[in-house]
Amino acid sequence: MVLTPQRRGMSVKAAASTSPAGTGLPIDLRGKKAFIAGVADDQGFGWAIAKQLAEAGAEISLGVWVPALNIFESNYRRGKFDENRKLANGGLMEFAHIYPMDAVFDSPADVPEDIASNKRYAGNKGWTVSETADKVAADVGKIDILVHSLANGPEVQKPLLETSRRGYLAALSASSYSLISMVQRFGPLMNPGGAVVSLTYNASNLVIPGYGGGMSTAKAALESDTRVLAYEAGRKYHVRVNTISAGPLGSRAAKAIGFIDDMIRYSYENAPIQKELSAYEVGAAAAFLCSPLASAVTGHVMFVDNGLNTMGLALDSKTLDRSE
Ligand SMILES: NC(=O)c1ccc[n+]([C@@H]2O[C@H](COP(=O)([O-])OP(=O)(O)OC[C@H]3O[C@@H](n4cnc5c(N)ncnc54)[C@H](O)[C@@H]3O)[C@@H](O)[C@H]2O)c1
Repeated sequence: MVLTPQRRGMSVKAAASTSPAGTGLPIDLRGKKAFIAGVADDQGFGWAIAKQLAEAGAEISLGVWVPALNIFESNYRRGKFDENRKLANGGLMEFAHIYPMDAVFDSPADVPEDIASNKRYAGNKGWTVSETADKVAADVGKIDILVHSLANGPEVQKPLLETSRRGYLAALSASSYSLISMVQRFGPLMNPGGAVVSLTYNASNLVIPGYGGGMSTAKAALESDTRVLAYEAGRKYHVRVNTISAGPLGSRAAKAIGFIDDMIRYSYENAPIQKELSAYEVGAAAAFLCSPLASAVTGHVMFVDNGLNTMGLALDSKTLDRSE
């Protein structure tokens, strides 16, 4: 039996949208302030999230990995990103502040001498996570949205069986603990009702040969930590913590892993929705998760992958070929 609103005991009027005619159900982030870590060009998820948050009216500040900052700022100044900065209202996305940041170091005492004196770092000051949070507190004040869109695994191309302890721990430090560190330091700056979003990958649950070096473990840790942080930061700061499990995208980081074009083709051939994933689709999902529309959503791993995670059979597998 189909349950019409009347059968469920609801009035038809109550079942209809409560929005005034013509206003729809907008994601309105005007007046909200976002800090996004993990943008160094206009090709990755961090940029796309920034763009969608800006479309919704949020003010955006960035944390850019220290070694990538110079090239990012010079490309930005030279207008290399202008095409992708265009907003629907005709303006260009602006960044309120751009900070150097390295999410592997929590405070100056953690920085080893070889990094401190490295010429890519030495020209910048105050880029550990706690110092960056202090700068954001001084310049921006309270924030509403915290985005973690970064990962790094120096041995990502090595199978787990060949991964060193050092490489494994480096992957976890850069790709998982960095979220904990950011929530520790930025949590106190967040307004109640705020939201934290990170990016994960389904190699946490399923074996994806080629995604090595402990990166699969790092994503599993990130997802588990999302649930625990959702509880702890939910109680302590009244913020929500979610992660988006994204499908394959040909970002700079993904190209460095080496098989991203195969993964994009694989997804196209095998996912329920046959199209290439756009980073902006992930940006839109992040904007939803950061908005009051998702006020009861926390501790959640949200797949934005054209549905690839649901498939248990590779439709393009040679073993399914019955033609002979
Ligand atoms: N591209 C994909 O197919 C894919 C799929 C699922 C999840 N993800 C995840 O999305 C997130 C963003 O990656 P992306 O693919 O958009 O690539 P990207 O290259 O645009 O982003 C990665 C960013 O991490 C930054 N970074 C690296 N080490 C850092 C550090 N120590 N401190 C601060 N920043 C650091 C880099 O500078 C870069 O800006 C990552 O968590 C990644 O694992 C990517």
